[in-house]
Amino acid sequence: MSSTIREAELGASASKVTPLPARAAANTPMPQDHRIARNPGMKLDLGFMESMRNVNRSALERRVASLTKRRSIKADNQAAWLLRAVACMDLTTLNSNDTEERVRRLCAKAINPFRRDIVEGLGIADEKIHPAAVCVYHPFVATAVEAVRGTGIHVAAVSTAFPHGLAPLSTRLQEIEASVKDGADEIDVVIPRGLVFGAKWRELYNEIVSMRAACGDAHLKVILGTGDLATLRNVMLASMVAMMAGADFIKTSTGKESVNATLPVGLAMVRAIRAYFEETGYLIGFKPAGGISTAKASLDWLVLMKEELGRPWLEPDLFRFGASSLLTDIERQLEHHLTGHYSANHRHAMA
Ligand SMILES: O=C[C@H](O)COP(=O)(O)O
Repeated sequence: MSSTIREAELGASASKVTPLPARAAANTPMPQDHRIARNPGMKLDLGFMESMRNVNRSALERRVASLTKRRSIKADNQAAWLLRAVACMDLTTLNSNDTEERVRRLCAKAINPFRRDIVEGLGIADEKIHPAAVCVYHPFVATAVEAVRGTGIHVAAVSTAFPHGLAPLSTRLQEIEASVKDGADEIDVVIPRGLVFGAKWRELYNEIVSMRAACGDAHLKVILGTGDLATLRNVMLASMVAMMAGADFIKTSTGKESVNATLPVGLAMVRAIRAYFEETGYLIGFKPAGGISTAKASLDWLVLMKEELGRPWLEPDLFRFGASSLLTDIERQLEHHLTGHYSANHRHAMA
């Protein structure tokens, strides 16, 4: 399988650039060809947020059901989409028993994600397909940076008292600065969910603005902890505050809530991304994370992104999976693809 086949299947190329409009008109089509200008954020606009308050859960659920039912990935193209899922992955270890050795093994897996026979069978030896980043706790940043040096793989750190964000702001900012100093070029921060419950939007906005400043050149992913937020309205409003405060990505979950990434909640967030683009002209990335562990689930998410936001959101600068075990299932399915032994379920799911 060649890159050409992959690109043809995924849709028009997103790699070449045209400048974004300074400010897009409402209902502007999402760009299909773009340069990622970093989101500078904007003033907290409570009036604009007010317009986002009405979220229709059943409409979102219907849309998700129709997208996943009528998915049009043909069997021959399954491998291409699965490789795209790998390229858009933050390969993660966030466990209480993480060690430097475990992080080195994770990095080795990121550098060589597939067994040699799979690489040769798919004809991708020259393509250097690997996860976009590894994602670790702060104490392991330096180890990960050393392990992936020269590979193009980013190092993301979950800083700010992950997973709950319940430490003084000064402590959380120091953790970001320490992660950046150790070489992390992506920082995944969590919001204190209580600020959402109390509708303390200004305080949440100010906190994220300080986090963005502490990141410097490192990209900022803001984790909302959507499973904790109780309503889709809260999810929409928190998404909007994070983007207004300068988030490069908004991310669903820590993987530690009782409910993690779900498609209807993800759809609400991508609609918020669309609304922010229409208001500002800036493109924000999206990272569903937590509980995404099957190849089939990864395809559902990719289809959602392509249908709702378009081709640029199949690129790692605008889309990531946060996942600890997804790569294992994708590898298994690619192996089955080569041997022609897809499980009946999987074949059905991908038909
Ligand atoms: O941010 C990433 C998540 O913590 C990963 O969650 P997972 O272990 O359920 O894949």
